[in-house]
Formats: sequence, structure tokens, C-alpha cells
Amino acid sequence: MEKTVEPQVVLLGSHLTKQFYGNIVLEDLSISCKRGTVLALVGENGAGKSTLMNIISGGIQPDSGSITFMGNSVTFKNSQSAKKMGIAFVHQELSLLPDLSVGENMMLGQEPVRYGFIHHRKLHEQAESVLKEIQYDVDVYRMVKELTPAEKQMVEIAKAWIDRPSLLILDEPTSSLSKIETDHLFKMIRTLKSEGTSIILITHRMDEIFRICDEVVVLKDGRMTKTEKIENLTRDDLIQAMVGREIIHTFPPRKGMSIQLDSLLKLKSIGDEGRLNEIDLEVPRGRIIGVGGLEGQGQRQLARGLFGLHFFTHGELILEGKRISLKCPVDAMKKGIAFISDDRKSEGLILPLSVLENMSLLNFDAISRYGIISRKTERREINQGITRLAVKTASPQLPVQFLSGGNQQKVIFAKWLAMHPRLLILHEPTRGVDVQSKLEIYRLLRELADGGVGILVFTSDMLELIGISDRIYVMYEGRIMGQLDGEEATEEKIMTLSSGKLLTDIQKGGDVLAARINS
Ligand SMILES: Nc1ncnc2c1ncn2[C@@H]1O[C@H](COP(=O)(O)OP(=O)(O)OP(=O)(O)O)[C@@H](O)[C@H]1O
Repeated sequence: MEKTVEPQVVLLGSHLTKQFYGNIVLEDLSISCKRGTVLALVGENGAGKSTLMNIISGGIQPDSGSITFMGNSVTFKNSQSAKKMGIAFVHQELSLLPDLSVGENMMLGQEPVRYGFIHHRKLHEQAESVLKEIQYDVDVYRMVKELTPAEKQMVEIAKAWIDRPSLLILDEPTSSLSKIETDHLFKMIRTLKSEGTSIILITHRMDEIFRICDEVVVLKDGRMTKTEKIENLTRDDLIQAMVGREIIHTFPPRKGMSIQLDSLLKLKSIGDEGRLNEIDLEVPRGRIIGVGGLEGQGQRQLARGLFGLHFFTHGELILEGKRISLKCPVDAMKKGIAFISDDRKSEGLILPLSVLENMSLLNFDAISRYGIISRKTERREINQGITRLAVKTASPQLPVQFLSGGNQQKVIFAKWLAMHPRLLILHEPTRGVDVQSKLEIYRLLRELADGGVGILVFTSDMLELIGISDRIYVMYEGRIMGQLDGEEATEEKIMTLSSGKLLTDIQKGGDVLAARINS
């Protein structure tokens, strides 16, 4: 192995190229990462970020180009060999086994053995000491299936930390984390960094780039459009490098909440056996209603219950003046309700099927109220959806598992929109979606609302919540803590309600975030 780079450069990928089925995904791309720094890797959905990181971490081989790691020229046969050398990649799609404990998952493949059997106590002790090192507190004996998505994400990171990698790659690690958990993760990243670990962070969140990263690499269509120290960049510079033009208006203008609005869906004292309590909420036709709050306050149960995926035991659901009950998703679809779940991998898509097949999964004839949607129309609508949402795919016949995460989300959108719902429920709709596509989605939601659709969005993204909602409900411990009309919503008020306090103590007046959105 020959020494080829300066000592402070941990990783150097040179002239990397990759094609899939003749589609060039990375083109002559070079990247470097220094010791003890956090490098942000950003770019639109399908820009090639995951492909690049998969190459760096041995998951796939480049068609050409070379990698130098810790001064040595390396070729990884697979991700195990990269891991051994000190490169760990925590993927967006979590790989934990649900029926094993936290400790067993973390130590998988490296279990301590005594008398030929796994030494369970030692295994859990070792896992616990790794968790201590990264200052994360979770019971190592708990089953992974009992964990929240956020807890799973942290366990994945802990698992990657077992080998104390010199380079830790994190693919959108905060997408399922609450603000507090994100703060915790960032504290951990700072500690690892100060001890000399290098981190590459794939993210779509602007604030994170400026908060935690030292340098940024921007990819567009498989090429690098910018590499720069964060201190030399503004938010606008970065957006411009990502989308190739300046974005002036992030959110389309909101609508007021006049009292004459036609009620579409009304929830009266909705409750369940566990989490939800006395929920009153209303979605008028033609408006976007946001539901916010810290993660895990009952949003998931409420969102799913409105699509027949969770059972309400108390209260009434009233759709267009009629009391309804939703026992399963087909009930909901027949009533014109569409649901975009936060769990796209297992609920939105069948991964081995093609883009087109996934889109044709909804049987429109069966669910259409008047039976007038023909297959031909359906196909046309789907194609329009693909174009409208700019789904990036080498071919409509490509299995959807090969699409980038954000493009998979767009496929789900296009599929549901072709059903012409009258009520659209969305749970974390722009998680993993790039900045440009987010704007497209916001515009689309407003267009749909203007066409009379009622929209209910559950989101933990504060900017999104304030930016798109005509009215916001904030949840706390399974209840609605308060509601705010669009214009009066501020981050401070939402945070107050989210922490279980009433608004009476808050001074009037806006805050920076709301001012930015409203300007
Ligand atoms: N195994 C594969 N076979 C075919 N095409 C692939 C494969 N893996 C990735 N691609 C294609 O390569 C392109 C880049 O995908 P990649 O996942 O690297 O993008 P990304 O920048 O990580 O996007 P996102 O932000 O949405 O996760 C996409 O068009 C994707 O469809």
C-alpha cells in the first residue's frame, strides 16, 4: 500500500464514476474529508449522494476512480471490509432485527461467547458501555420492535460505533428525530469530532448544515457543483448550488380561516385505549390543516386512525355531515380519503415492483365512487404525476427499490393524487425530500386545497408546519393542547403548546421563523 495523501485528509475519493443500466449516476467525482471534521453532503433527490457513500463504504464498486483512506490506496470488496478498515455507514433504512434486544442487535456478529454459547450478560454489558460512550440512554434488554423510530436510529448509530470507526457516514440521521433528540445527536457528533472522528452527514436540512458542519459538498446530477467551507457560504449560496437557481418564495401564500368554511371532516372527542384523549379537530374543504408537537404525542395514532389503520374507541368522526367509522384502509379509500404514511418502505411501496406497477397498485375502479375512472385515465394521471413531481427514474420499468429515497416519496404522492382524494392525510410528507421538491410539494398541496381538497398534515418540521398551514393544532400527550390560525402562529407559541403549557404566558409578537415565512 502506497502513501499518497497528506495526513490530515482521512478520505480521498478521486475521479469516481458509476453507471446503472447505462444511466450515469456519478461522473468523475472527487471528494475529500479531513480528520475531526463534519462534512455535509447535500443535493437534490437522486443527485447521487447515497451511491457515492455506498462506494466509499464498500457497498458497491465504482466503474472507475480510486479511494485513498488514512493515507492508503484501498479497494473494498464489500461493506464488511470497509468497516474493518474504519469506515461505517449508517443507512437511512434501518437494518435492525425487531425480535432481538437492543444489545443483541448492536453486537450482532461480534457476540461474546462462553462455553460455546453466547454470553448474554457480557453481550449486554458491552453494548451498554458503547451506549455510555456516546451518552445515549436506552435499556439494552429492550426488544427493538418496542422502540420508536428515533430510538432505533440512535441504536443504529451506537451499533456503528462498536468498531470506533475513523469515518462515520450518517444518511439523514435526524429525519425521524425530535428537536431534543437532534440536539442530543449533535452533541454526540461534536464529541466524536473532538476526539478525531470524521463524519460525513447526508442531509436535506439547511439549518443542520450551518449548525454542525465544517465543510459542504454539493452534488447535482452526479457531479460536484460546489465544495466549500461553511463559514464562506450563505443559505442562499447553498440553495443556488443545489438547485441551480435562487428560490425566492418557499411557501405559497396561506388562506384565512373564515367561519363560513365548508366542513369536510370533524373529530369530536376522539380517543383510543392508549394514547389519544378528547381530540376535537376540524378540516374544512379547501384548507391545509397542520398538526404539530414533539414526536410521539399521539400524532401517529391519530393520523393512522383517520385512514382505518388504528382503532378509535371513543368519540365521533363526521365526514361531510355524516357520522362514519373506518375499520380498514379500504373503508377510508372508498370515502375518498388518501393517506401518505411516514413509513414509505413498508406502507407506501412494494419495493421489488417497478415504478409503474407501484403506481397502478390502487384499484381505482374498485374505490371510485362512481366507477368512472378508467385504466387509461389512471395511467395518464400517473404519467402526469411523474412529470409534475419530476420523479427521477432511469425508466418507469425500474424497480422502485432502486430509486433514491426522495424519488420514492414522489412516486407515492403521484399514486395517491391519481385517486383524486377529497381528504388527503399526510404524515411527515417531505421527510428525505430535497429542497426543490419540497417546494413543488407545497405548491401542489396548495393547488389541491384551492381545488377543494381538505388537507391534514402531520409534521415535525416547524418551518413546514408554520409555512403551509392555514390552521395549526398542537398535540401534547395525546391531546390537542391548542390551536393557532396561520397568521398568528410562531415557533415560540408552538413550542410552548408542545411542552404542555398554555399560551397565556407568552408575549404577543412574532419570531424570526414566522417573520421569515410571512415576509
Ligand atoms: N442499484 C441501482 N440500480 C439502478 N439505479 C440506481 C441504483 N441505485 C441508485 N440508482 C439511481 O441512481 C440515482 C442516484 O441515486 P442516489 O440514491 O444515489 O441519490 P441520492 O442523492 O442519495 O437521493 P436522495 O436524496 O433522494 O436519497 C437515482 O436516479 C437512482 O434511481
